[in-house]
Amino acid sequence: MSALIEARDLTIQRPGSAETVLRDVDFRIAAGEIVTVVGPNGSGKSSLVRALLGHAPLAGGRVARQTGLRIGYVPQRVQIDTAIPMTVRRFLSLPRRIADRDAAAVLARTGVPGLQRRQLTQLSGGQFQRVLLARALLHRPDLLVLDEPTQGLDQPGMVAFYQLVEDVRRQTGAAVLMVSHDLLVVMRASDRVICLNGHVCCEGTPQDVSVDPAYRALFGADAQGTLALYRHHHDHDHDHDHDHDHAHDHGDGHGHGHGHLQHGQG
Ligand SMILES: Nc1ncnc2c1ncn2[C@@H]1O[C@H](COP(=O)(O)OP(=O)(O)OP(=O)(O)O)[C@@H](O)[C@H]1O
Repeated sequence: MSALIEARDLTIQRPGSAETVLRDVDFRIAAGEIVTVVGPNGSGKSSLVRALLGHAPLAGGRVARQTGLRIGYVPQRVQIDTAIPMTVRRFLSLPRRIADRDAAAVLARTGVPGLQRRQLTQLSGGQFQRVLLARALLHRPDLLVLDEPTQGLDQPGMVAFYQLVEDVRRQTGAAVLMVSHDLLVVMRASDRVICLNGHVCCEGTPQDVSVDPAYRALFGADAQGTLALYRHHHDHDHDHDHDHDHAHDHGDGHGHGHGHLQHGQG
C-alpha cells in the first residue's frame, strides 16, 4: 500500500541552534493505520510530527506527502484566549465556516452531542479533547494527527478517548498518527509503535515493542507494566471478545475526563 507520508533519514535540529534533536529517522504511515510515537520528554516526538507535517525545517533527509493529502491536526497545545468568549459552535467554524448540520453531526460522532452553545471555558478536559477531535475531523481528513490528545484526562477518560479514535478510524478509514505518554492504554489502540529517543530506538507492533530491550530500558517500570498487560491479554481468550482487542479495557465510553482546560498556553 502506498504511504500517506514517507520520510527518509530525517535530521532535525533545535530551532536556532546546531543541536540535533532527531537524527536518521525513517518513517511511513499507510492509509488506515494507527501509529503511535512514544518516548521520554524531550525525545523529539513533537518535532518529528511537525517535520512530517511540513511545519518545521529539516536539517537533513526528506519527507514526501501524498498529493492532496487531507490532514486533521490537533497540536500538543491549543491556545485559548479566555478573555474572548467563544462557543463550541463558533470554534468549529474557525478558520472555515461550517454548516449547523455538520457541526451537530461531528459533535455527535465524537461523543459530545449538543454542546454547540457551551463556552469553551466551561468544558471538562475530556469534553474539550473531544471538541478538538471534532474540529480535526470536520474536513474529512485522510490522516488524523494527535499530539498528546489525552493530556489531563484520567484513566477511564483516556481509555474512552482511544476507543473513540479507533471507532473514528473504523468509520472513516482515516489513518491516525499519535504522540502519547499513556503507554499502557495507547499501545493497545495502535497497529504500530515507534519508540523515540533522539533516534528510533525500536519500532513494530505493540507486542514487539513491549518486549524490546531498548523500550524496557527507556521506560523501566512502566515498560514492565506494558509487558504484564500483553502477557495477561495473551493468557486469556475471552469467549465474547474474539473480534476485538479490548478484553481488559473497561472504559465506559463516555469520556468523563476530569482534566482541566489548558488556558492560554503557548
Ligand atoms: N521551538 C523550540 N525552541 C527551542 N527548542 C525546541 C523547540 N521545540 C523543541 N525544542 C527542543 O527539541 C527537543 C525535542 O523537543 P520535542 O518537543 O520534540 O520533544 P517531545 O518528545 O515532544 O517532548 P515532550 O514529551 O516533553 O512533549 C527538546 O530538547 C526541546 O527543548
